[in-house]
Amino acid sequence: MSVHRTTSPSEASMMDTQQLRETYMITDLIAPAELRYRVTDLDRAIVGFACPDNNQLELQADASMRASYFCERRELGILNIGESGIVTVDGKEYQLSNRECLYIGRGAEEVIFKEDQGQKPQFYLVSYPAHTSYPTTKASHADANRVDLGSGKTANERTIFQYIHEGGIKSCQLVMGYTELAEGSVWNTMPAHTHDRRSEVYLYFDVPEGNMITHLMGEPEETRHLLVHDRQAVLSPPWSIHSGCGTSNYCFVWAMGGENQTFDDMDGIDVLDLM
Ligand SMILES: O=C[C@H](O)[C@@H](O)CC(=O)C(=O)O
Ligand SMILES: [Zn+2]
Repeated sequence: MSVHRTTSPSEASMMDTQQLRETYMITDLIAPAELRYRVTDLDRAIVGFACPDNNQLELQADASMRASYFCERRELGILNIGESGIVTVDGKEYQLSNRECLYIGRGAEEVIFKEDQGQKPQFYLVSYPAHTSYPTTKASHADANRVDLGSGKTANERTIFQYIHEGGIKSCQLVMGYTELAEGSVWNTMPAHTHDRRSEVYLYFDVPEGNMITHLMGEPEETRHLLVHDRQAVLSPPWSIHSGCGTSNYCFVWAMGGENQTFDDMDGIDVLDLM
């Protein structure tokens, strides 16, 4: 049975650079002392950043969500890619250092972001609808499951750190973690893949100054590219590959939502079959 598309691959293949960027990139989420997010129709992902300064930032439901509070029907994954900060969930404080993760389950009513002793956190947020409530759980860097992939020879040596996944923090549909490329390696997710059961969001970060990523998207036989800078996000529909090559090594947060959470059930694509 073929899959009914809401965001159509044939449309993507007709788009010019500006249209592709407007449809598949989110570039304006980070602002000092602000909490910003974007509501998308891609498995209803919400993608955002909370960057508290001297102020407190409270997560609130956008009017379009028709919810009395943000997590009324949703779960939320947070990865801090800045300095140390504090997230308070219904009165309970969680301190998150750089690259620590917090999962907030459906039903948490009050979520507040704060700085920690003058430091500047950057809380990256990804949320999906949730059918039940799993416990709010923090994972430190050491709690993440490490998967080493690729090699220096093919310039794709990298480590995947899985936080919210089948063997880690439990969730309804969110799967989340980040990937770090080794020095001298520039390719992520090559050989590329799709997974028709899930869509994905990439957030490139710690891209050294003056460098950028050529992100590849589109159906495997109809690829397009997006030039992506530090701390910009890319939306990847289920039919699209999501892979990139940088002018240096870098990191990216990946987050997925959809029907299942089996990380390894992707459909791999032979490098020579890409067009
Ligand atoms: O479906 C899995 C996601 O695309 C990423 O986790 C892949 C990735 O981080 C990598 O290969 O570097
Ligand atoms: Zn993927």
